[in-house]
Amino acid sequence: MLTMDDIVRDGHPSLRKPADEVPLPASDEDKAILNKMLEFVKNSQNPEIAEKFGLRPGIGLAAPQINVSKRMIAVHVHDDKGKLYSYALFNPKIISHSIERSYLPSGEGCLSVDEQIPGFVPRYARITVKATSVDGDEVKLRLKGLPAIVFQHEIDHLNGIMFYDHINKEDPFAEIQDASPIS
Ligand SMILES: O=CN(O)C[C@@H](CC1CCCC1)C(=O)N1NCCC[C@H]1C(=O)Nc1ccccn1
Ligand code: NI
Repeated sequence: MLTMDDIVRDGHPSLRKPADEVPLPASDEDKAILNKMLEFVKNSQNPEIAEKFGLRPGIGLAAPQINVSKRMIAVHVHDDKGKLYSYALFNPKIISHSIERSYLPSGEGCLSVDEQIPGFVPRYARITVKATSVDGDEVKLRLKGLPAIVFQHEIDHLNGIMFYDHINKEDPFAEIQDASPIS
């Protein structure tokens, strides 16, 4: 199973390298890695397992964070209505997005960043994502709220972008145009 020892930290080159498309159909190795990533995110949300293995809770993970420069992400998160979004995806792509933006009022963190970096991270309020599931199915997801935020954070990782790159350097908590906070 993946643990925090497998997660590279800020400064590691793989976090700033654009990740490579995964050739489809995916190899057994790539499928195994992606399944391990989803397992990690689920484990990190299980108090007993997280405690036992010292896992920092996460709601998403991108392959560059485990030093695999491939376009693979895992997400396991509930929206504000309690709907579960649990996905292990190859080559996710944002194919459209709202003009309206949103952000987490508490800011964002990252399992690859050990210190807190305060500030609002502007995201699109709604996105449409196309990807291929770990089982090889084409998926098209229309996302809003926290799931939309998580997917944007993870897809940023595939492009070598860190959450704090989006924070206003002059005023980290400056009002964001056309934005609403996610409850
Ligand atoms: O690339 C992937 N990562 O770096 C794991 C990150 C991904 C999230 C950060 C903001 C959006 C996606 C992660 O899950 N965290 N970051 C470190 C702190 C803990 C945790 C977190 O934000 N948890 C959370 C947030 C809102 C509601 C419930 N839980
Ligand atoms: Ni992250």
